[in-house]
Amino acid sequence: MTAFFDRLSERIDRVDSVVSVGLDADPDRIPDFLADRDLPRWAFNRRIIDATHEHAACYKPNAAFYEDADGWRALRETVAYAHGKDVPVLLDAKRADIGNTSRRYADLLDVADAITVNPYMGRDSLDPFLSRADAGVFVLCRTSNPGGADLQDLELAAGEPLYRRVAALADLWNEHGNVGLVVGATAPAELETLRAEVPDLPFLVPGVGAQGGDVEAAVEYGLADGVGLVNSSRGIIFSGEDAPRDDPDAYFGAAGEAAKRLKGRLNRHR
Ligand SMILES: O=c1ccn([C@@H]2O[C@H](COP(=O)(O)O)[C@@H](O)[C@H]2O)c(=O)[nH]1
Repeated sequence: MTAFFDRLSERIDRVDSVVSVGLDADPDRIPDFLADRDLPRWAFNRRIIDATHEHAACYKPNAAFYEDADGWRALRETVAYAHGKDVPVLLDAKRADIGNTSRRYADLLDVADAITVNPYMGRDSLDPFLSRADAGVFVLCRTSNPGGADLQDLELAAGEPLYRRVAALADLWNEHGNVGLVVGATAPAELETLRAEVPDLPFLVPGVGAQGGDVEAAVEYGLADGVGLVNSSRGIIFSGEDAPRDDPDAYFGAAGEAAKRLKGRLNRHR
């Protein structure tokens, strides 16, 4: 099977886009006109995918919005539909545990093409993911949230911040060419440092849109040889909330426009 980053690279070229559309289908924000459907989150994602796939390099559902019985069904339908449109799916699950448990978590890669993982428990906790040579494994490195600095910026004895050590380790762990890093657009200086440190690792850069991150830095430093992803979730999928409540086409049309607009903004800096 073709390696994840080769598939992603082909997709980026085909749609001329590095946009990752975040499918954070928050049940509290699914519009009323879909509420009575079987699996409203799936009905919602299907319309979002219809509206955005021409601009999407990837879809990134966050597992937090699917961790219940109906949610997992909705997620599986969503992934199958995205694949039907030839768009890879990155599950933002931030997993890892002792090896025996991680082996089961890595089964998520039977569903999605790539996953985010938490490096805090070290190499053996990531092995079951890293050994899936066909799948993408994005290691949390310098996250976009305000508290990202609390631990990740801590300096080790040699004065090196922890996030840089994580990046160096992830580079070592990249034996199958399937590793990327998660680096937030809200940390542009760290993005620049990391790009110099690990020039070959593609980044998933969340935090543009609702979190107000730096779009230019996201593109300038997020891509390795043209490959990488810049994610927006709420800023795309809920952009139709100002549309008339009884007009589904306007609602989802707004999501399509938001994805297209982000693609245009990113492409100006590629
Ligand atoms: O550092 C990180 C890691 C993951 N995320 C996730 O990305 C999306 C961002 O959503 P927006 O609506 O575009 O803010 C969401 O799923 C986060 O959990 C992140 O933001 N930062």
